[in-house]
Order: sequence, then C-alpha cells, then structure tokens
Amino acid sequence: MMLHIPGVLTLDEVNYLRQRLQETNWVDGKQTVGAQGALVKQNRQLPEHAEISIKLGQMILAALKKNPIFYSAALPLRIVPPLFNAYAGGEHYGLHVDGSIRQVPHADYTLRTDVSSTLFLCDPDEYDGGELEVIDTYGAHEVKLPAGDLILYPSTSLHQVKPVTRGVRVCSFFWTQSLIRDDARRNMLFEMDQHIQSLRGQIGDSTEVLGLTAQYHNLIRMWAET
Ligand SMILES: O=C(O)CCC(=O)C(=O)O
Ligand SMILES: [Fe+2]
Repeated sequence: MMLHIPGVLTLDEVNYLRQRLQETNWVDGKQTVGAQGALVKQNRQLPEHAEISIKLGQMILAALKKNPIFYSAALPLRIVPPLFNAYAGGEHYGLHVDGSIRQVPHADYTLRTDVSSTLFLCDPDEYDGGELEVIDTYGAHEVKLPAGDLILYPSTSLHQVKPVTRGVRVCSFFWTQSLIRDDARRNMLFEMDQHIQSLRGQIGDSTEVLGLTAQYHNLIRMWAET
C-alpha cells in the first residue's frame, strides 16, 4: 500500500525544523547505505548520531504518535529514529531497495524494515525534479508532496529519487517494523479500520460495529508479530 498522509507536521513545525536544519553540517549520504545503494546514491544527510538529528527526529516521532492514520496504516512495532536528507544541483538516489534489516542507533536491537516513509519539508514549487518514484505491481508512481505531508510505501518496493535540477529538496525519512509483516494483510486491516471508524462516526457503537471491531482485533491477534 502507498498512502499519502497530509498534515503530519504543522506549518510552524516545518518552519522550525527547516530553520534548525539550515544551521547543521550535512555529510555524504553514502555513509549510511549498503553496497548496492552506494553505487546510485548521491545526496547529503545529517549524521545519524548527531545530537541535532536525534532531537529533530524525536519531534517527528512525537508528531507521528498524534497521527491516527499513520498508526492505522503502518501498525508500528518499532520506528527507527527519523533521518534527514537534502538533494540539490542534480543530486539524486537511483533505483534501489532499502536494506531489510537496520541497526537502531543507540540501541542494541535491529529492526526489520516493513514500511518506508518520506516526510516532505519543502513545498513542490521550491525545487524542480526530486520526485520519489515507487514501483509496484501496478507500475511506477511519482510522488512530490507539500511540506508537512508524508508518503508511506512498502519497503519491499524498488524506488528512486529523481535528480533535483533547481532549488533544494529537504525531507525526513525513516523505516518502521510493523506488527504485520505482510503488506496485503496490513492493507486489509487499514481499510477495515477506516470503514469501522466511519461507521462508528455515523451510527455509534452498535452491536454490529462492536462485532466488526472485535474481528479487527482478532485478525491482529492472529497475524501480529511482537
Ligand atoms: O528521500 C526520499 O524520498 C527517499 C530516500 C530513500 O529512498 C532512502 O534513503 O533510502
Ligand atoms: Fe530508499
């Protein structure tokens, strides 16, 4: 499932993050990637252990916690501390797949990457190019969202960031290990949850709504890996 989640950050939060990111030292993005990615990756990132990355990343995690759509769609078990990247002057990230397992900085556990997310911190008219292209069985999908909006997509997909030919594209990106490993099951649960929420809004907690809610939780109980 690819899902556009608008307004994950407020305009004030975006402006604050952008201001803080301007004061930082970016490093070559090849430092945080495996061998295949390094061949096609040309961008800059904040060092993941830098105090500023950790602080700004925590701000994003706090915003995600308040976002019921992100929770319903990703069903997160763990989220890696969000990272930050910047592309300008033709920089791009060619076709690749994200590594399946990531060591979580400052923690002694690893995380399986089930869901990839990009949170846009610049508006589309601030730069040319820089589309995130995700390829799935339905074809190639190009994404370029307003500042504060997030796209999530299955980490199993091949994807790329097209060259940025004018201006600068700044984003945060991160991976989630989901309670539900399989994208098709996760998608079904998301759809079911959305319909249940909508029904509850229309008719309240009727017997039928309660019954469907029970089945939603029972499916999670059946499929979840914790
Ligand atoms: O910047 C993006 O939208 C995605 C970056 C990416 O694919 C990666 O870092 O693996
Ligand atoms: Fe990627």
